[in-house]
Amino acid sequence: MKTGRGATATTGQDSAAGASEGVIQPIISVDGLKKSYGDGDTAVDAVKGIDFAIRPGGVIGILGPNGAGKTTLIKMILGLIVPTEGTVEVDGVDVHEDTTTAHEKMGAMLEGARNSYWRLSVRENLEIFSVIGGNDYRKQQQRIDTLLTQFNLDEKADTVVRELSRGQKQKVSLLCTLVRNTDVVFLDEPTLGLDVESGRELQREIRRLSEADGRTVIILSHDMRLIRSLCDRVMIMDDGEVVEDNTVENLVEIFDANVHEVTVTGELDKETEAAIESVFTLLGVERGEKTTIHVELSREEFYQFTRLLERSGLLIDSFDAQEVEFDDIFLRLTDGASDTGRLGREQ
Ligand SMILES: Nc1ncnc2c1ncn2[C@@H]1O[C@H](COP(=O)(O)OP(=O)(O)OP(=O)(O)O)[C@@H](O)[C@H]1O
Repeated sequence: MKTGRGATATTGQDSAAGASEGVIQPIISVDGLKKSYGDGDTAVDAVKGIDFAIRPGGVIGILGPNGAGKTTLIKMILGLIVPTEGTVEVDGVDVHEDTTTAHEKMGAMLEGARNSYWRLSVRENLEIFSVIGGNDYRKQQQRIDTLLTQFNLDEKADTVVRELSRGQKQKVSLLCTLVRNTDVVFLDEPTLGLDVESGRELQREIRRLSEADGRTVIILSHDMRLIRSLCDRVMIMDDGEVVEDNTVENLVEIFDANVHEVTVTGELDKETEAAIESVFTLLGVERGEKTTIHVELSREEFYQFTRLLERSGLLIDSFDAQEVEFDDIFLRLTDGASDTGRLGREQ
């Protein structure tokens, strides 16, 4: 489903147009970005022409079902994949013209715990990545110690990474990204494999990075709770396009206000159901002793809907705005609604 509500984020993160008008220069500008893999009949259009701008600071979540194009988009921003069309600038630097300078501004933890050196100790890894980030590692010892303590790795500081558990390796990988102190940090499924306490610690650290240090953190995740609790702005991708770009609060508000559960006495015949479906977004019908209709209605449509029910001889028993979970919203926006019970259309 394409909602047409794209690029309406208002809390410190604007669409490409908004940010270019503003005083603050975007830290990331993506312009007409496309990527096709292969050519001819077998070509896959993984990213189909995306534009957006991200202001410095803030935490942005990128969501989407498998194959939506998230990794391709992020790798193009990082300069790891050459776009078929379009440009990416990071802090005013064209990523594909001056990749070295752009890399100095970005840190990324992609695809799990693969970026650390497994034969070196945890501390040595952090020192190396600190140096890669252009820091003098001797001056970074306090920061390194703080990160090790925060993530409960202080006792493992001198252990070689190879001998750590999977979750601990994930933490080292994460710390190697954070210790570089880059302006922009990309984290791909950062909580995967972390225990509850480390997951919370990671959330605190991400908040600190964004609020105290003014860094921009971009998270790719299927973890809706993480996205909901951390992100100022969320971009939802589907089939190579951004289908929604908004704040989590706005998304919940829009859907909360619109989705209704209407219970009626009387039989909802197929003709009336078809009439409802032709005018409104009918999400589902539950038939039992009474009939419950799940329907999306704006304020204006509310009265039109009740009149249609009256004309069909149906008496409204109760009328409730449905509470919408963030993952329901995600499924609706990515055509996944039929997979859910509550918001799903009847099969
Ligand atoms: N190297 C490649 N060659 C050909 N097709 C590719 C390649 N990499 C990705 N694709 C295709 O491009 C589309 C987008 O893939 P991408 O990995 O960007 O999606 P994603 O949103 O990151 O998915 P996931 O959540 O599963 O990681 C998919 O259809 C995928 O099959």
